[in-house]
Amino acid sequence: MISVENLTKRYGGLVAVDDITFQARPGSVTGFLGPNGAGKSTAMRMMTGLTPPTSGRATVLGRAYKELPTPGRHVGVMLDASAQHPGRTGREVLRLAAMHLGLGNDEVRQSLGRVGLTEKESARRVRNYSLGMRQRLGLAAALLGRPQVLILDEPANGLDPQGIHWMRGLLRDFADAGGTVLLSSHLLSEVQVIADEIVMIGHGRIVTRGRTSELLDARGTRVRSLDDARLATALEVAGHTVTTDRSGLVVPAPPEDVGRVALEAGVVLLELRAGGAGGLEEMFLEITAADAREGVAA
Ligand SMILES: Nc1ncnc2c1ncn2[C@@H]1O[C@H](COP(=O)(O)OP(=O)(O)OP(=O)(O)O)[C@@H](O)[C@H]1O
Repeated sequence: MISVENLTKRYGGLVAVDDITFQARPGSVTGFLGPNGAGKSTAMRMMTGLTPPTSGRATVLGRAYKELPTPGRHVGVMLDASAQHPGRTGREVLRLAAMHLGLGNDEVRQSLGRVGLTEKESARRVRNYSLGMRQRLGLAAALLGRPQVLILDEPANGLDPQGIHWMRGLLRDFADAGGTVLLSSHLLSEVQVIADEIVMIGHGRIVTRGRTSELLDARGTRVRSLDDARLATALEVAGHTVTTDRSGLVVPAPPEDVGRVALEAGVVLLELRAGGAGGLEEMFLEITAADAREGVAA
């Protein structure tokens, strides 16, 4: 469990993080979203004891990060995958981290295996790593102490589609085994798939949060069928407003309601998708429009 209470950070006149409160729970992946400069990294740095808060507090497993005995055995942290020493090999980076945690070479080998870095790759110097390999190494370091909590800043950065698929599985398994995952990301479609809970921030403040499925349901449903005209009529008779566009119908109702109407009307569905009136990406753009820099989505 990560608990953030009224957390605030000021840098002179700038309020980087402004009174945020939320929890990331065991068994869940929580996505932390916001445009550039919204305050995600600053908040994560406060959660992990790297930046002192101006006010408020953050606890991990009931204690301030710095008060945890051997934090790496409880909390896996990856804030900046490119911060590793470029002159060391991947294996050396992990061996040093393992020494700090009182772990041996077996754990290093297992951790490398968990993130899919080969023996040969782990013998190369970090300066020669691709961004994706650095992310895998950072994740290996975060997982080394077999923690119950993961705090990851942009973990999907630099990963190819296969890598993103792999990471999604890894984090899902971690949460399903009772772990707590907090990850920040700009890859909204990725977050939509992986995160059970969403916390969106803009200008340091929480602009929306909740279960991903509920946030998406509230965005309406996109539906496509073998007979859209008949389905639209049935939906309107059932009291729904229907908008038609090139890729089907959009209905401001949850998928379950739309599916029932289709079933009763005997219309074959080809697609039924929550967040139809624009998924997480559109919600993010709308809510944070005032915070985004011109021409930059996130
Ligand atoms: N050490 C610092 N001194 C002064 N201002 C800072 C410092 N660290 C961060 N800031 C400012 O705080 C605000 C939040 O920055 P932060 O890096 O937390 O945002 P972010 O949401 O992680 O952005 P990004 O997605 O670009 O990484 C920004 O305006 C940034 O310039």
